[in-house]
Amino acid sequence: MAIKIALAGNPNCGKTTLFNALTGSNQFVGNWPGVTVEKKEGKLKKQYGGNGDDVIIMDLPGIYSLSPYTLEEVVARNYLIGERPDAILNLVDGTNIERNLYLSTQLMELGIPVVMAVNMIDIVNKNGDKINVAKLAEKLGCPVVEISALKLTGIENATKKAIELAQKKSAAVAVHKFAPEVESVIETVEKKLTDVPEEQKRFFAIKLLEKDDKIQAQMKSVPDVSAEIKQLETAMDDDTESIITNERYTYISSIIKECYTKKEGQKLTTSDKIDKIVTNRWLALPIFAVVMFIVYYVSVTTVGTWATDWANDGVFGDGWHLFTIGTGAYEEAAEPYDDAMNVINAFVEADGDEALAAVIDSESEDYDPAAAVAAVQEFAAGIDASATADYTLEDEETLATEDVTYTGAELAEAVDVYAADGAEAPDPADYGIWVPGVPALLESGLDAIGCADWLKGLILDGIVAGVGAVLGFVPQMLVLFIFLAFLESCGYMARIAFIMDRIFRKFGLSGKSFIPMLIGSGCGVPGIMASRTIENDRDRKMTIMTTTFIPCGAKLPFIAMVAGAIFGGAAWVAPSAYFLGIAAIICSGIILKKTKIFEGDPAPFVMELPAYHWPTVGTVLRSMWERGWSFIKKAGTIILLSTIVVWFTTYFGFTEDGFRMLAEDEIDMSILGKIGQCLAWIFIPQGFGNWQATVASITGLVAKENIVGTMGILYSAGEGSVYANMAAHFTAASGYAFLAFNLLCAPCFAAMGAIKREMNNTRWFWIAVGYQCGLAYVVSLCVYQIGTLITTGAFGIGTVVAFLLIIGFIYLLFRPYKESTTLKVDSRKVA
Ligand SMILES: Nc1nc2c(ncn2[C@@H]2O[C@H](COP(=O)(O)OP(=O)(O)OP(=O)(O)O)[C@@H](O)[C@H]2O)c(=O)[nH]1
Ligand SMILES: [Mg+2]
Repeated sequence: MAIKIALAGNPNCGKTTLFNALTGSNQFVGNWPGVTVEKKEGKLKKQYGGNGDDVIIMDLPGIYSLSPYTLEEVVARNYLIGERPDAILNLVDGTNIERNLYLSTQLMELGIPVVMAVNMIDIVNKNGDKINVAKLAEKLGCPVVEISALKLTGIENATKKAIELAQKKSAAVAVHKFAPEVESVIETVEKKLTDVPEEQKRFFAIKLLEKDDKIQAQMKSVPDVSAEIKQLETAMDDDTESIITNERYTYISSIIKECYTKKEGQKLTTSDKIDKIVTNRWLALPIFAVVMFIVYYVSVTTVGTWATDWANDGVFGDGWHLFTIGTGAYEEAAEPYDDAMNVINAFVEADGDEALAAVIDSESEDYDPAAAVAAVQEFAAGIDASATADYTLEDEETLATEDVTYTGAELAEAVDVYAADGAEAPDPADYGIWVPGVPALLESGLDAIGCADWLKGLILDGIVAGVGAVLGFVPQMLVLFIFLAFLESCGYMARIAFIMDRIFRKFGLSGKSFIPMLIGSGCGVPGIMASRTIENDRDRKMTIMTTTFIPCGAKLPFIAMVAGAIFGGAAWVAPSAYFLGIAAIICSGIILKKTKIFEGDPAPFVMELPAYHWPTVGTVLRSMWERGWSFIKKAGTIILLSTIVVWFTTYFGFTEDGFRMLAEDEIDMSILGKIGQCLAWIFIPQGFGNWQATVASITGLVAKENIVGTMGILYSAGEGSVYANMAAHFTAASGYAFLAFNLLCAPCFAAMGAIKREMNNTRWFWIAVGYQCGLAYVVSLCVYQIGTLITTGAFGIGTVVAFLLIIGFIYLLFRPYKESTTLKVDSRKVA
């Protein structure tokens, strides 16, 4: 049978880092306590002593002690007690050894072989502190090794020892002894434990004395130990739990003096200095706002746009110049030609000569450039230099129009340019190495093999337009993920939770609620799972309900799309979505906390702030890639499937002559169009009561990336680009209302599944989803109505409703809150 080795230790001591190294997995690592909330299993790599399937490593959530308070601590303890691994590799944070040993003294009592690995030895050495491992091993009665999980030093030694002990099955025997009167009571209780194996007796005896009811529930028979508890409590004038906690600390301080020497005369560490500024009462929030603004600004507006433009217009558009060599020269040549064409078209249109128009139509099948030049020269010769022609210019991207008047003199110049270019638009391939875009390549390929029209439509208008629109945002997303990975692994995220605690506390939420939200800015599913670290059940439920308000990575493409298409790429849109999410969370916190179901004090916030450290490039890139890859995988599966369904239901429908494929200008008769039209009235108060936006919101429930894919298909029909068509369908107010609705409404199916799992209750699941959709509906209604009032001055019933809703909202926010006068603090947790 395979040997099971569990990694146990305090939160943030590096268990997952070690787990990844030992098994080659890619589990998420972050620099704050409570990253791992579920146990994970992996096979030990050969180089560390594994051999195929014979050694299994378990990564567990971090725990401070074997008395669990939160869900993820229960996971770890149940595994250790219930499933009993063959050995425990107890990871200890070398920079915080005294506190970490508290758990170690308990692990030693479980009767399972224990090897202690003092981790972060690289930092200990850098700080100049000294740990005497030999002495520590002797005092604790178990092998102790020094390792650095990050730098990969000493880890094969640790696994070798653990495997050895597991094979020998030599259980750790706690060598530490408490005060004699405590020991004698423990001994009496041990004698009463008849059906417990010898090596586990001490653990169960102590747990019984500590009145741990969860353990009692797991025992076959529970002896009555109230007399012993009473005896100990009277003798030492304290409750048994505190007595035992004290005994452990007394023991730890007795050994720590001999085993650990801190370097003399240490002043403030760099971390402390940074924290003085970053967590400063006045500076903390502005700094946080600036950091988040930069993150979103860079990922969506600057680097991100550049990369996304390349992906959208190049890879999934016409094509691009390799290394952009030649782009400048091409544009210089293309621009005068386009201008010349505009002038010539203006005069030809004004003249109304259809035969001439046909001759210069470069798209026609029998186009002859030489004939076109001759015809245009002849035409221009008959036009006076002072003649004028009116023309309407249309911007290809935005469809914005501009009226201009050209003169005959300009026409003469234009004809020269036209003749010089040989009546043909400059070919980008002449200016550099031109790489055609995917649609262009596919189109010529499909034409060559004589592909059926409907299949060509499916591939080009369905799959490439939909999946391509989504994949086009991958570069942008990777930039965002690099930033998040960096902030997470350097330690700043932990500070944010600390900063936000000061604010959240005022609204009855704990700062711990903020961690799920930060994780949620990558993906909502782990964000919702991270709520397990919140011990108070009401706070946990409330956090689950509100976490997905934060824009996750999948909502980013859609935010960028709205910003680009409707707001001309304005820089404020993306950060504003982030702050809208936070505002929704805070307001929900305040409002819900004042309702009967959620009232009560927030749980005290205890979280240590880990020291800052530079993350390795590998960690950041790995984390970026993990998240990015899951996005790409989704594009290849769920989104691919959805785009096919959306394409089919868009281009097929029932017409007067039965069910058939539709032309581009008929898609309002499509199946999807009909469904959208049936439901679109719902969003009339929000200003986007058109079927396209309605359908996009619905497909967004499958996966938020779908919104972009669906818009890509629905708005690519007809003239102009997708962005241009969107711009024509939305005003600023309705565009932002659309953004707000899809940002706040129920998340994707995967996240709804996570809500269902974590709530573990159908009624609560519906409360959560209902609340999210309701809030989204109200907020987007107010955005549209008030936005329209401001931009156009239009006032109607909708505006009145919006004002009433806002008044109601303000009332809910500010109605008095019965603050309880007693603060229930669990002293064990704070200690
Ligand atoms: N310098 C240094 N940093 C380390 C070492 N081991 C882990 N870290 C860092 O410590 C932080 C926490 O690592 P994790 O592996 O997530 O810790 P964990 O024990 O799994 O934490 P929880 O899942 O919250 O219990 C990360 O930022 C790691 O990069 C080490 O040996 N040296
Ligand atoms: Mg972990």
